Order: sequence, then C-alpha cells, then structure tokens
Amino acid sequence: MLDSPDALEIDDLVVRLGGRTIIDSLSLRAEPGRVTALLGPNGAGKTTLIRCCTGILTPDAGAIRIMGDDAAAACQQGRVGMMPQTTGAWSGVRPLELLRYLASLHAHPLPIEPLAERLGLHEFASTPYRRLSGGQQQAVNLAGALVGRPELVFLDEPTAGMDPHSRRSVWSLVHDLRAAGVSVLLTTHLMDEAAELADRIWIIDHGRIALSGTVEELTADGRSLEDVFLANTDSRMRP
Ligand SMILES: Nc1ncnc2c1ncn2[C@@H]1O[C@H](COP(=O)(O)OP(=O)(O)OP(=O)(O)O)[C@@H](O)[C@H]1O
Repeated sequence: MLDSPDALEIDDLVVRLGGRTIIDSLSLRAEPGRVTALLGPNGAGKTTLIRCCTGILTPDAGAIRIMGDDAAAACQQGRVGMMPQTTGAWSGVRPLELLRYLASLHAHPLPIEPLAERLGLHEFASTPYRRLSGGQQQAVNLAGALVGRPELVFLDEPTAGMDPHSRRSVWSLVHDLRAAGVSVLLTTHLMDEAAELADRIWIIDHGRIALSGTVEELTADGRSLEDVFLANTDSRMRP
C-alpha cells in the first residue's frame, strides 16, 4: 500500500518582494494528520510562506504540493483553510452572516451553530466585524478557516491577542482537529503554544529553515525551546 502523501511539501521556494529575497530556497514538509508549527522572528517570512501555500502570492521559484496535488488545485477544490492574522475585508458584516456566506462557498460545510457555539461567537453575534475586539475577530477568522471542513488548515498566529481562556479553547480545538485527522500548520511566537500543540517544529529565519525537529529532539540537551529559538535565529529587527 502506498503511504499517504505529505500534507504539505515545499521544495526550493523563492519569493522576492520589493527587491529583496524574502523566502530563500526554502524546503519544508508537514505530515498528514499532524500539527506542524512554524516559528521565526518578526519578518522571517512565515506569513509570506502561508500566502504562497494558499494561492494569495505567486512564488518566483520552487514547488508547493498539498496532499500530493498541486497547491493551487487543492485550494480551488476547497480542501485548504486559512486563518489570516488580520483581515479588514469583512468590515460591516456580522459574524454569523459571514460564516453562512463562507459556508455557502463549500459543498459540505460544517453546521454553523455548533461551530459558532464552540468558538463563543454568539456572545457578539450582532456586532459588525470591524467593531469586534482583536481576540473576537481572531475567533471569527478561525471559524471561517474551518467551516469548509479543510483537510489542511493554516493558522497564522491563531491565539495572538487572545486571553488565556480563549487561548486554551483554541488549543483544545486544534487537538480535536488533529484527532479528526485534519493537518494543521500554525505559526506562533508563543513557545508554550508550540510545545503544547506541535508534533514537529520548523524554525525559520531570514526566509530559510534554521532548524527542525520534535520538541523532544530540539530540547534534548536540556535547553528550553525558547533558548533553542534564540540561539538559532538572528536578533536584528527585520526592516
Ligand atoms: N508586499 C510586500 N512587499 C515588500 N515586502 C514585503 C511584502 N510583504 C511582506 N514583505 C516583507 O517580507 C518580510 C517577511 O514578512 P512576513 O509577514 O512574511 O513575516 P513574518 O515572519 O510573518 O513576521 P511576523 O512574525 O512579524 O508576522 C518582511 O520584511 C516584510 O516587510
């Protein structure tokens, strides 16, 4: 029997923006049904990488495959979900209206009510998106990423700006996604979040992979994950 293809295969990806090389011959694998965390300093290229994987940005070179298929085709087929860091796009729309609209774009969406309940969206159901707090907008963005029942979901800093209650509820949701066989690729600046959720961690710096491994492998010498991160990434702020 053939092994399942990787959830995500990135080979020799190059992205140049504004005359600079942002992603520099980067290769990465994410296993199916597992949680993969992408860590890196501000400006390392994490969001740029996700934008390439989800068809928002066209790379200058390299290849991206999702579940063995061309990434663009997988995205068009609705097999990929994405929770962006921010989106100003929804503006005046209310959370449940937005979810219903996003659900209508998919052949077999999740039922809206349980998803909204799970993420606490009913608490602010009548508030337009632009008036929601940062953490509430994150919850709506997460629901939007999941409503189409993706096989692979990209979560770009899913708990940024969330209080500890909301963060734990997102962690629990990520555990459930994994248990249901969904592949998750997330970015985070929170080392405890990476350690809690990730089966494998990739540390990226200046658009290149600096290091990868399981938390156990990366911290086998007794250092904390944060110390490993600090030792393998550059402290200079990116422009
Ligand atoms: N459209 C663009 N034109 C020029 N430069 C860009 C563009 N988009 C992103 N960049 C640059 O690419 C670099 C990587 O940005 P990216 O958003 O991918 O970083 P990141 O790792 O997600 O950072 P953070 O942790 O702060 O979210 C930054 O230096 C950014 O200024």
